[in-house]
Amino acid sequence: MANSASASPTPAAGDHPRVLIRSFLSRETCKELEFVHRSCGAAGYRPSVLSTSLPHLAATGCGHLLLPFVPVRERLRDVVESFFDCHFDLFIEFTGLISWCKGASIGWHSDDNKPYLRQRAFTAVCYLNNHGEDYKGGILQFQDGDPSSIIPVAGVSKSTFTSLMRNIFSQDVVIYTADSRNVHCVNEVTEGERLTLTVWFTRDRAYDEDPKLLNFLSQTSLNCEPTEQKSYIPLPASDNMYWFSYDQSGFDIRCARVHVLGFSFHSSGGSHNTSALPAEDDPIELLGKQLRLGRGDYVFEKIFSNSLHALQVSFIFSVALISAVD
Ligand SMILES: O=C(O)CCC(=O)C(=O)O
Ligand SMILES: [Fe+2]
Repeated sequence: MANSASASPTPAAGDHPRVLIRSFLSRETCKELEFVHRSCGAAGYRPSVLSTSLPHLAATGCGHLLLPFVPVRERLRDVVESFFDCHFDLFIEFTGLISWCKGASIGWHSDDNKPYLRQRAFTAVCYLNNHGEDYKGGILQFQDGDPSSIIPVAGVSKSTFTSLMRNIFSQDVVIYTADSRNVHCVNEVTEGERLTLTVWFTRDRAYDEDPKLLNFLSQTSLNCEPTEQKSYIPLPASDNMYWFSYDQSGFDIRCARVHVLGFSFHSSGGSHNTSALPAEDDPIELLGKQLRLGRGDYVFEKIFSNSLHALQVSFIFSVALISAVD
Protein backbone atom coordinates (compact mmCIF):
# COMPACT_ATOMS: atom_id res chain seq x y z
CA MET A 1 0.00 0.00 0.00
CA ALA A 2 1.27 3.53 -0.68
CA ASN A 3 2.71 5.30 2.40
CA SER A 4 0.21 8.09 2.13
CA ALA A 5 -2.85 5.87 1.94
CA SER A 6 -4.88 5.76 5.11
CA ALA A 7 -7.77 3.44 5.92
CA SER A 8 -10.56 4.58 8.19
CA PRO A 9 -10.75 2.36 11.26
CA THR A 10 -13.98 0.52 10.34
CA PRO A 11 -13.63 -3.13 11.47
CA ALA A 12 -13.79 -5.65 8.63
CA ALA A 13 -16.03 -8.00 10.55
CA GLY A 14 -18.97 -5.57 10.98
CA ASP A 15 -22.45 -6.10 9.59
CA HIS A 16 -21.57 -4.09 6.49
CA PRO A 17 -17.89 -4.79 5.88
CA ARG A 18 -16.37 -1.99 3.88
CA VAL A 19 -13.69 0.66 4.06
CA LEU A 20 -12.80 3.90 2.34
CA ILE A 21 -9.08 4.36 1.78
CA ARG A 22 -8.09 7.92 1.09
CA SER A 23 -5.24 8.87 -1.24
CA PHE A 24 -4.65 5.44 -2.72
CA LEU A 25 -3.75 6.27 -6.33
CA SER A 26 -1.44 8.96 -7.60
CA ARG A 27 -2.75 11.59 -9.99
CA GLU A 28 -0.24 10.36 -12.56
CA THR A 29 -1.58 6.83 -12.44
CA CYS A 30 -5.12 8.14 -12.77
CA LYS A 31 -4.12 10.23 -15.80
CA GLU A 32 -2.42 7.24 -17.40
CA LEU A 33 -5.52 5.09 -16.90
CA GLU A 34 -7.69 7.90 -18.21
CA PHE A 35 -5.53 8.06 -21.32
CA VAL A 36 -6.04 4.34 -21.96
CA HIS A 37 -9.78 4.80 -21.52
CA ARG A 38 -10.01 7.82 -23.85
CA SER A 39 -8.17 6.02 -26.59
CA CYS A 40 -9.75 2.56 -26.31
CA GLY A 41 -13.08 2.78 -24.44
CA ALA A 42 -16.16 1.11 -25.90
CA ALA A 43 -19.89 1.32 -25.35
CA GLY A 44 -20.60 0.41 -21.77
CA TYR A 45 -22.90 -2.11 -20.19
CA ARG A 46 -25.54 0.46 -19.25
CA PRO A 47 -26.93 3.64 -20.85
CA SER A 48 -24.63 6.70 -20.60
CA VAL A 49 -21.69 4.55 -19.55
CA LEU A 50 -18.46 3.86 -21.46
CA SER A 51 -16.05 1.16 -20.37
CA THR A 52 -12.61 -0.21 -21.11
CA SER A 53 -12.23 -3.79 -19.96
CA LEU A 54 -8.92 -5.65 -19.97
CA PRO A 55 -10.16 -8.45 -22.28
CA HIS A 56 -11.20 -5.72 -24.75
CA LEU A 57 -7.67 -4.23 -24.67
CA ALA A 58 -6.07 -7.65 -25.06
CA ALA A 59 -8.40 -8.69 -27.90
CA THR A 60 -7.96 -5.50 -29.90
CA GLY A 61 -4.18 -5.62 -30.10
CA CYS A 62 -3.63 -3.12 -27.27
CA GLY A 63 -1.91 -5.59 -24.95
CA HIS A 64 0.78 -3.01 -24.17
CA LEU A 65 -1.93 -0.84 -22.58
CA LEU A 66 -2.51 -3.51 -19.92
CA LEU A 67 0.76 -2.57 -18.24
CA PRO A 68 -0.44 0.43 -16.17
CA PHE A 69 -3.16 -1.81 -14.68
CA VAL A 70 -0.77 -4.47 -13.38
CA PRO A 71 0.64 -2.70 -10.28
CA VAL A 72 -2.73 -1.12 -9.45
CA ARG A 73 -4.52 -4.50 -9.54
CA GLU A 74 -1.86 -6.08 -7.35
CA ARG A 75 -1.98 -3.28 -4.78
CA LEU A 76 -5.76 -3.53 -4.72
CA ARG A 77 -5.60 -7.30 -4.26
CA ASP A 78 -3.17 -6.81 -1.32
CA VAL A 79 -5.36 -4.23 0.32
CA VAL A 80 -8.56 -6.30 -0.10
CA GLU A 81 -6.86 -9.50 1.16
CA SER A 82 -5.45 -7.67 4.19
CA PHE A 83 -8.64 -5.88 5.07
CA PHE A 84 -10.84 -8.96 4.71
CA ASP A 85 -8.16 -11.24 6.13
CA CYS A 86 -8.03 -13.69 3.22
CA HIS A 87 -4.39 -13.71 2.14
CA PHE A 88 -3.58 -15.56 -1.12
CA ASP A 89 -7.25 -16.43 -1.52
CA LEU A 90 -8.44 -14.05 -4.20
CA PHE A 91 -8.48 -13.96 -7.99
CA ILE A 92 -9.41 -10.93 -10.03
CA GLU A 93 -12.67 -11.56 -11.85
CA PHE A 94 -13.03 -8.27 -13.75
CA THR A 95 -11.06 -5.06 -14.17
CA GLY A 96 -12.63 -2.13 -15.98
CA LEU A 97 -12.43 1.60 -16.41
CA ILE A 98 -15.88 3.09 -16.44
CA SER A 99 -16.98 6.58 -17.36
CA TRP A 100 -20.30 7.64 -16.05
CA CYS A 101 -21.53 10.37 -18.37
CA LYS A 102 -24.36 12.81 -17.69
CA GLY A 103 -27.52 10.84 -16.95
CA ALA A 104 -25.73 7.67 -15.76
CA SER A 105 -26.84 6.08 -12.49
CA ILE A 106 -27.48 2.68 -10.95
CA GLY A 107 -30.27 1.76 -8.52
CA TRP A 108 -30.04 -0.22 -5.27
CA HIS A 109 -28.23 -3.53 -5.74
CA SER A 110 -25.50 -5.78 -4.42
CA ASP A 111 -22.72 -6.70 -6.81
CA ASP A 112 -23.42 -10.46 -6.70
CA ASN A 113 -27.16 -10.07 -7.24
CA LYS A 114 -27.52 -12.09 -10.47
CA PRO A 115 -27.01 -15.85 -10.90
CA TYR A 116 -24.08 -15.15 -13.25
CA LEU A 117 -22.47 -12.80 -10.69
CA ARG A 118 -22.58 -15.13 -7.66
CA GLN A 119 -18.82 -15.75 -7.88
CA ARG A 120 -18.07 -12.14 -6.86
CA ALA A 121 -16.78 -11.82 -3.30
CA PHE A 122 -15.41 -8.27 -3.02
CA THR A 123 -15.53 -5.00 -4.96
CA ALA A 124 -12.92 -2.25 -5.16
CA VAL A 125 -13.86 1.06 -6.80
CA CYS A 126 -11.04 3.56 -7.37
CA TYR A 127 -12.15 7.11 -8.09
CA LEU A 128 -9.98 8.57 -10.83
CA ASN A 129 -11.47 12.06 -10.73
CA ASN A 130 -13.28 14.31 -8.30
CA HIS A 131 -16.79 15.18 -7.37
CA GLY A 132 -17.44 18.94 -7.67
CA GLU A 133 -14.41 19.54 -9.90
CA ASP A 134 -15.01 17.04 -12.70
CA TYR A 135 -18.64 16.07 -12.26
CA LYS A 136 -21.73 16.67 -10.18
CA GLY A 137 -24.06 13.99 -8.78
CA GLY A 138 -22.75 10.42 -9.04
CA ILE A 139 -22.51 9.79 -5.30
CA LEU A 140 -22.16 6.19 -4.16
CA GLN A 141 -24.60 5.50 -1.33
CA PHE A 142 -24.93 2.46 0.91
CA GLN A 143 -28.27 1.42 2.32
CA ASP A 144 -26.90 0.62 5.80
CA GLY A 145 -23.72 1.08 7.80
CA ASP A 146 -20.75 3.43 7.55
CA PRO A 147 -19.39 5.20 5.62
CA SER A 148 -22.85 5.69 4.15
CA SER A 149 -21.87 7.76 1.12
CA ILE A 150 -18.66 8.17 -0.84
CA ILE A 151 -17.78 11.56 -2.30
CA PRO A 152 -14.28 11.59 -3.79
CA VAL A 153 -13.00 15.16 -3.41
CA ALA A 154 -9.45 16.35 -4.10
CA GLY A 155 -7.47 18.52 -1.69
CA VAL A 156 -9.88 18.41 1.24
CA SER A 157 -7.16 18.59 3.88
CA LYS A 158 -6.24 21.84 5.61
CA SER A 159 -2.74 20.77 6.70
CA THR A 160 -0.05 21.72 4.18
CA PHE A 161 1.76 18.39 4.49
CA THR A 162 -1.39 16.36 4.00
CA SER A 163 -2.51 18.54 1.10
CA LEU A 164 0.90 18.04 -0.48
CA MET A 165 0.59 14.27 -0.10
CA ARG A 166 -2.96 14.45 -1.38
CA ASN A 167 -1.67 16.17 -4.47
CA ILE A 168 0.61 13.24 -5.16
CA PHE A 169 -1.52 10.35 -3.88
CA SER A 170 -4.85 11.94 -4.26
CA GLN A 171 -7.48 9.48 -5.35
CA ASP A 172 -9.63 7.35 -3.06
CA VAL A 173 -10.72 3.74 -3.22
CA VAL A 174 -13.66 2.08 -1.54
CA ILE A 175 -13.71 -1.67 -0.93
CA TYR A 176 -16.71 -3.72 0.19
CA THR A 177 -18.17 -7.20 0.15
CA ALA A 178 -20.14 -7.91 -3.02
CA ASP A 179 -23.03 -9.53 -1.10
CA SER A 180 -26.29 -8.21 0.35
CA ARG A 181 -24.52 -6.73 3.39
CA ASN A 182 -23.49 -3.89 1.10
CA VAL A 183 -26.55 -2.87 -0.90
CA HIS A 184 -25.69 0.38 -2.67
CA CYS A 185 -26.62 2.72 -5.52
CA VAL A 186 -25.00 5.55 -7.48
CA ASN A 187 -27.19 8.59 -7.98
CA GLU A 188 -27.43 10.29 -11.33
CA VAL A 189 -24.47 12.18 -12.74
CA THR A 190 -25.93 15.59 -13.51
CA GLU A 191 -22.85 17.27 -15.01
CA GLY A 192 -19.45 16.24 -16.35
CA GLU A 193 -18.01 12.73 -16.41
CA ARG A 194 -17.24 10.51 -13.41
CA LEU A 195 -14.36 8.11 -14.01
CA THR A 196 -13.74 4.95 -11.98
CA LEU A 197 -11.61 1.83 -12.04
CA THR A 198 -13.70 -1.07 -10.78
CA VAL A 199 -12.19 -4.42 -9.82
CA TRP A 200 -14.19 -7.45 -8.66
CA PHE A 201 -12.52 -10.25 -6.72
CA THR A 202 -13.54 -13.89 -6.55
CA ARG A 203 -12.44 -16.92 -4.57
CA ASP A 204 -13.30 -19.18 -7.51
CA ARG A 205 -10.29 -19.84 -9.74
CA ALA A 206 -12.61 -20.69 -12.66
CA TYR A 207 -13.48 -16.97 -12.92
CA ASP A 208 -9.90 -15.69 -12.80
CA GLU A 209 -9.54 -12.95 -15.46
CA ASP A 210 -5.81 -13.51 -16.03
CA PRO A 211 -5.91 -16.77 -18.07
CA LYS A 212 -8.45 -15.12 -20.40
CA LEU A 213 -6.13 -12.17 -20.88
CA LEU A 214 -3.17 -14.45 -21.59
CA ASN A 215 -5.25 -16.35 -24.08
CA PHE A 216 -6.22 -13.17 -25.97
CA LEU A 217 -2.65 -11.89 -25.81
CA SER A 218 -1.21 -15.11 -27.18
CA GLN A 219 -3.78 -15.17 -29.98
CA THR A 220 -2.99 -11.63 -31.09
CA SER A 221 0.78 -12.24 -30.79
CA LEU A 222 0.67 -15.66 -32.46
CA ASN A 223 -0.91 -14.04 -35.47
CA CYS A 224 2.29 -12.04 -36.04
CA GLU A 225 5.08 -13.66 -37.99
CA PRO A 226 8.23 -13.64 -35.84
CA THR A 227 10.01 -11.57 -38.46
CA GLU A 228 7.17 -9.06 -38.73
CA GLN A 229 7.79 -5.81 -36.95
CA LYS A 230 5.52 -5.56 -33.92
CA SER A 231 2.85 -2.93 -34.39
CA TYR A 232 1.31 -1.07 -31.46
CA ILE A 233 -1.46 0.39 -33.55
CA PRO A 234 -4.83 -0.55 -32.03
CA LEU A 235 -7.00 -2.98 -33.98
CA PRO A 236 -10.64 -1.97 -34.11
CA ALA A 237 -13.09 -4.35 -32.42
CA SER A 238 -16.45 -5.12 -34.04
CA ASP A 239 -18.37 -1.96 -34.95
CA ASN A 240 -21.20 -2.59 -32.50
CA MET A 241 -18.72 -2.22 -29.61
CA TYR A 242 -18.41 1.46 -30.54
CA TRP A 243 -22.11 2.09 -30.97
CA PHE A 244 -23.71 4.11 -28.20
CA SER A 245 -27.50 4.02 -28.12
CA TYR A 246 -29.13 7.30 -27.33
CA ASP A 247 -32.87 7.96 -27.41
CA GLN A 248 -34.27 6.46 -30.60
CA SER A 249 -30.93 6.27 -32.40
CA GLY A 250 -27.31 6.64 -31.28
CA PHE A 251 -23.80 7.57 -32.32
CA ASP A 252 -20.41 6.08 -32.99
CA ILE A 253 -18.15 6.67 -29.97
CA ARG A 254 -15.03 7.14 -32.08
CA CYS A 255 -16.68 9.97 -34.05
CA ALA A 256 -18.14 11.52 -30.91
CA ARG A 257 -14.83 11.43 -29.08
CA VAL A 258 -12.79 12.88 -31.91
CA HIS A 259 -15.41 15.61 -32.22
CA VAL A 260 -15.21 16.43 -28.48
CA LEU A 261 -11.44 16.73 -28.83
CA GLY A 262 -11.94 19.29 -31.61
CA PHE A 263 -10.99 17.08 -34.58
CA SER A 264 -12.82 15.31 -37.40
CA PHE A 265 -12.16 12.20 -39.48
CA HIS A 266 -11.56 12.52 -43.22
CA SER A 267 -10.99 10.03 -45.98
CA SER A 268 -7.34 9.32 -46.78
CA GLY A 269 -8.08 9.63 -50.52
CA GLY A 270 -7.08 12.72 -52.50
CA SER A 271 -4.49 15.20 -51.45
CA HIS A 272 -4.45 16.52 -47.94
CA ASN A 273 -6.43 19.62 -47.10
CA THR A 274 -8.97 18.83 -49.81
CA SER A 275 -10.22 15.45 -48.63
CA ALA A 276 -13.65 14.95 -47.13
CA LEU A 277 -15.65 11.83 -46.39
CA PRO A 278 -16.93 10.80 -49.84
CA ALA A 279 -20.72 10.68 -49.79
CA GLU A 280 -20.85 7.17 -51.30
CA ASP A 281 -18.80 5.61 -48.47
CA ASP A 282 -20.48 4.36 -45.30
CA PRO A 283 -18.87 6.63 -42.65
CA ILE A 284 -18.83 3.79 -40.08
CA GLU A 285 -17.00 1.51 -42.51
CA LEU A 286 -14.45 4.24 -43.12
CA LEU A 287 -13.52 4.27 -39.45
CA GLY A 288 -11.77 0.91 -39.80
CA LYS A 289 -9.77 2.10 -42.83
CA GLN A 290 -6.87 4.45 -43.29
CA LEU A 291 -7.95 8.04 -42.70
CA ARG A 292 -6.82 11.57 -41.96
CA LEU A 293 -7.55 13.97 -39.12
CA GLY A 294 -8.92 17.46 -39.63
CA ARG A 295 -9.30 20.45 -37.34
CA GLY A 296 -11.70 23.21 -38.37
CA ASP A 297 -11.30 23.63 -42.12
CA TYR A 298 -7.83 22.11 -42.17
CA VAL A 299 -7.06 18.45 -42.99
CA PHE A 300 -3.66 17.17 -41.85
CA GLU A 301 -1.32 15.35 -44.20
CA LYS A 302 -0.59 12.35 -41.96
CA ILE A 303 -2.51 9.17 -42.84
CA PHE A 304 -3.52 7.01 -39.85
CA SER A 305 -4.07 3.25 -39.93
CA ASN A 306 -7.62 3.51 -38.57
CA SER A 307 -9.84 5.73 -36.43
CA LEU A 308 -8.52 4.34 -33.10
CA HIS A 309 -4.99 5.18 -34.13
CA ALA A 310 -6.05 8.72 -35.11
CA LEU A 311 -8.04 9.04 -31.90
CA GLN A 312 -5.02 8.16 -29.74
CA VAL A 313 -2.94 10.79 -31.50
CA SER A 314 -5.66 13.46 -31.30
CA PHE A 315 -5.97 12.74 -27.57
CA ILE A 316 -2.21 13.17 -27.00
CA PHE A 317 -2.33 16.32 -29.10
CA SER A 318 -5.18 17.86 -27.14
CA VAL A 319 -3.53 16.96 -23.78
CA ALA A 320 -0.34 18.66 -25.02
CA LEU A 321 -2.35 21.72 -26.06
CA ILE A 322 -4.07 21.94 -22.68
CA SER A 323 -0.71 21.57 -20.83
CA ALA A 324 0.80 24.31 -23.02
CA VAL A 325 -2.08 26.66 -22.13
CA ASP A 326 -1.79 25.77 -18.40
O1 LIG B 1 -18.90 3.49 -9.18
C1 LIG B 1 -19.32 3.25 -8.05
O2 LIG B 1 -19.15 4.04 -7.11
C2 LIG B 1 -20.07 1.96 -7.80
C3 LIG B 1 -20.45 1.26 -9.05
C4 LIG B 1 -21.36 0.09 -8.86
O3 LIG B 1 -22.11 0.02 -7.94
C5 LIG B 1 -21.33 -1.02 -9.82
O4 LIG B 1 -20.75 -0.89 -10.91
O5 LIG B 1 -21.87 -2.09 -9.49
FE1 LIG C 1 -22.37 -2.01 -7.51
